[in-house]
Amino acid sequence: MFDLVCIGCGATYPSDAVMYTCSRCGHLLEVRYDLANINITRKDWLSKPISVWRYRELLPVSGSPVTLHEGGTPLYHLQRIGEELGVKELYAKHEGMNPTGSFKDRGMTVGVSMAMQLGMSSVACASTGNTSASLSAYGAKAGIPVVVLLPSGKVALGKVAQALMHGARVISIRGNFDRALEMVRDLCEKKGIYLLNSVNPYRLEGQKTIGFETIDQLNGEVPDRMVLPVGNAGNISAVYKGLLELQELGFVDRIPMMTGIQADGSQPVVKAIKGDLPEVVPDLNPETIATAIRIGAPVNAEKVLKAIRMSKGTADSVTDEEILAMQRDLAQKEGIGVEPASAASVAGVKKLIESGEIDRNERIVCVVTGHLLKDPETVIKQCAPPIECDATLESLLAALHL
Ligand SMILES: Cc1ncc(COP(=O)(O)O)c(C=O)c1O
Ligand SMILES: N[C@@H](CCOP(=O)(O)O)C(=O)O
Repeated sequence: MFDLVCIGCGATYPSDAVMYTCSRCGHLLEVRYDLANINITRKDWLSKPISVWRYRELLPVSGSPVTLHEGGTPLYHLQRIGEELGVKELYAKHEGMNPTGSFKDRGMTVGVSMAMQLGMSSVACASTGNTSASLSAYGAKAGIPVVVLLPSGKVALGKVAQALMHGARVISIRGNFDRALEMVRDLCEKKGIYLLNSVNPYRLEGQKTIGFETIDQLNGEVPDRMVLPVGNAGNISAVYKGLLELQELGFVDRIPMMTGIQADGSQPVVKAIKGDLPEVVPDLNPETIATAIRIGAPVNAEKVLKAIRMSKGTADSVTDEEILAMQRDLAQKEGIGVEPASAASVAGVKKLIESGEIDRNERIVCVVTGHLLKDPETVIKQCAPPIECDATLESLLAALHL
């Protein structure tokens, strides 16, 4: 049993309402369960395979889900990078290992399942790339049409390729992501299309399972800190919400310090946290190589400020150079291939350790959000080209200087 509850005024709406914001005050909604009457134990959960659907008692879907087998992503111990930084326990939860290569699949399995449950016949989103790739795949699986709006020229190649190949109607907007999101919200309202950006409270329910899996993979122990790259700010807010639910159920006794990392050229949340502002002031011209987090007006602004402040976490920004250096370090020192936005979380930890803001004794989990292959162009630009040689052993040995 659950309701949709306004995060601003607390107004309650029924679970079958197709809505994203409160009709009284305009704030976002969230899913609220009657946790006192949910009958589950961690032992029950642990007896099932690790995946988003291990946690279905805390998800809104009642029938068979639209699934591509999402979740169950690896939690890697970053031994070399951790040692270099002098941190004993540094982990990366590799969300790039989801079916379409990003954490969005956790949200879309739930969001598209709810679209079907609510009887919706088409779905849409605006996207910096990953949301569109994921929605296109899950829409295809569900057999419903998908419309995606992308900021022209600012979406990594792999993500556009995915949306096109999965058969979405792909529209390239001459404007940035924030404008595309405003447009898709209007489109969905006018045409009765189901909106699957992170204003959708059901989609975020799927994403909160990142936190559930992390606790399970740490054998029930709570990390001191969880570090996530922040763009539209849905993911960090979702993980925090899920962990609060675990606390209310008595499965954990504390909440990690939620830490958000943005790019220097696109850091409205960081400015609000550092400036102790009551709200996030939109950045009108966000810019970064990490196109996934090139977002100036995060729609989940209110939720992310609460998540960071209530958990006594923090936020900071990193330069594009720091992001790319950490992308290379993860690839070459740990064997973990991530896209630039994902490397921001670990780059942020490095910065905060070196500045003394993070204690080296903490157990830290970084969420690395998307796969290396999402943005092959940024990878190729950083690497020396392959060495071409004739098809003879002599030529090969010469090329290898052997
Ligand atoms: C790879 C990647 N990392 C991080 C983010 C940021 O997540 P959020 O918008 O939920 O803050 C996104 C998209 O927004 C993304 O695609
Ligand atoms: N990085 C995102 C931006 C959209 O965020 P959403 O969580 O509101 O869908 C993307 O991949 O498009």
